[in-house]
Amino acid sequence: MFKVADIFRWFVVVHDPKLIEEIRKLPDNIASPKEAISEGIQTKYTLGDHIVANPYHIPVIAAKLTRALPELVPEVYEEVVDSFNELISPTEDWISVRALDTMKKVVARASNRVFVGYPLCRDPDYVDLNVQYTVDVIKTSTILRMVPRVLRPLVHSMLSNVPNGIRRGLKHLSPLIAARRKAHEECGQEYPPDMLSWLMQVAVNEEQSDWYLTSRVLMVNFAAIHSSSMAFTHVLYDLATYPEYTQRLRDEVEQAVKLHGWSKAALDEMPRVDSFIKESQRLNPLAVFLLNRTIGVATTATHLNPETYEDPLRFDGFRFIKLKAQNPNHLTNHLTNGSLSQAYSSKFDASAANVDSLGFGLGRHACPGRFFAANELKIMLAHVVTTYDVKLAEGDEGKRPDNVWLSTACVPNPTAQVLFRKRAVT
Ligand code: HEM
Repeated sequence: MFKVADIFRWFVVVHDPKLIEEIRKLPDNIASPKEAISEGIQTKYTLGDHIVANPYHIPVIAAKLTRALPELVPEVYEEVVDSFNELISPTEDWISVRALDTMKKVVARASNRVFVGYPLCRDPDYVDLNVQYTVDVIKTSTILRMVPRVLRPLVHSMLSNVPNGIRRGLKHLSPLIAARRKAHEECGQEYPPDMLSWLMQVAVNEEQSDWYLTSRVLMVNFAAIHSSSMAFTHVLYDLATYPEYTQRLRDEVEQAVKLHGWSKAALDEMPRVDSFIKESQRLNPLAVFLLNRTIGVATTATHLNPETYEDPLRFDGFRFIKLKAQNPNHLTNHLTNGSLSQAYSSKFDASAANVDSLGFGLGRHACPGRFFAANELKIMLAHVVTTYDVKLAEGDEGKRPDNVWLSTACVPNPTAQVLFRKRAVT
C-alpha cells in the first residue's frame, strides 16, 4: 500500500492482490466511486449531479445492452464496415491515417448505432458532438478543480462549452424522442431496441424530459467513446508492430464467419482476436491507477506481476489462450448490478474484470459496458485483419508508437500514423 499525489490531492493505492480482493468486496457506504466522480468530473457543472444521484443508465447498460448483443452485433458490424470504407477506403496504395482521431470516429458511429440507431449514428455533427463532449467535460472539470469553490460557478459560466454540447445534442435528439413517443403512443409501434429507447422506457418524472434524456445519452457516450477508441488504437499499434500475428488472426476470423456469418456466435469463436485485445489492454490500461474510490488499485503493477503473467513486459498476443488452456476451471459467472449478464465466461476473456485484470475496474462498479466494448473491439479487429494490410509509417517499423501520459492516464500516441492498404490476397 502506498500514497501518491496528483496535482489535486493525495490518494492511497494498493497493489497486493489480497488487498485488491478486499476492496472488491467493500460495500458502497465504505468505498463508493460517487464522491470521487462528483469531485473528479465536477458533475455539478458538467454531466449534472442527477447522473451520480440516479445512475439508472448503469443497469440499462449492464442488463439490456448486454442481453441484446446477439441482435445488435450484425448492426454494429455494418456500421464498422461503412465507417472504415468511408474513412479508410481499401485501395492498392498505402494510405496514412492518424490512428487515434480516426478510431474515435469509427467508435462513435459504431457505438451510436446501438445508442440512438441509424441514421443519426452517422450524422457528422452528432458524431463530432459526441467526440468533443468528453473533451469539453474533462477540460472544464480540470480547470474548475484548480479554482476555489466559491469562484467555480462564475468560471464555469465564462469558460465551459458543456452547456452548448447539451443544446447541440437536443437539436438532434428532441425530434427523435418525439417521433418515437408518437409512434408508440398513437400507432402502438414497439420502441426500436437501442439505448435511447431503453432509457425512455425506464426514466421517471423529470428524467423523461428531452433535456435529461439528452444529458443521459451524452453521458453514456462520455463513458464509451474515448475509452473504446483508445483501447482500439492500442490494438492497432500492436497489430502494426507485430505483423507475425496477422495471418493467424485472419484464419480464425474467416473460419468463424464461414460457420456463423458476422454474428455474436462468430465473435464467441474468435479466441485469438479476444486474447490479442486483452493482451493489448493488459499492457496499456486506461490509467496506472484505477478504481476511483476513496482508495485506488495499481493497474500497471497488477498487470505486470511476474507471478501472474510470465515474462510480463513482453507482448504475447495469444497469452490468454494459453492461460485458458492451463486453467480450464477458471470459469466465472458475471453478476453485474444483481443481474446475470453473461453466464460462464472465462476470467481470461477480454470482457473479464477480476483481481488480475483491472482494465475494466473491479467489483460492483466494474464497467457495465465491458461486454459490449469487448464485442465492438472484436468486430473492429476482425474487420481490419480480413480487409487490410497495416504497418507503421516508414522508418518506424518494429517500434511501437510511445504512449503519452497525462498525469496517471495512459493515452495511445495521439499523432502516430498507421498505414493501411487493401489486403493483398493470401
Ligand atoms: C474498452 C472500453 C472501456 C474501458 C477500458 C472501460 C473502463 C472502465 C473503467 C476502468 C471503469 C471504472 C470501474 C471501477 O471503478 O471499478 C468504467 C466504468 C464505467 N463504464 Fe466503462 N469502459 C469501457 C467502455 C465502456 C462502454 C462502451 C460503456 C457504455 C456502453 C461504459 C460505461 C461505463 C459506466 C456507465 C461506468 C460507471 C460504472 C459505475 O460507476 O458503477 N464503458 N469503465
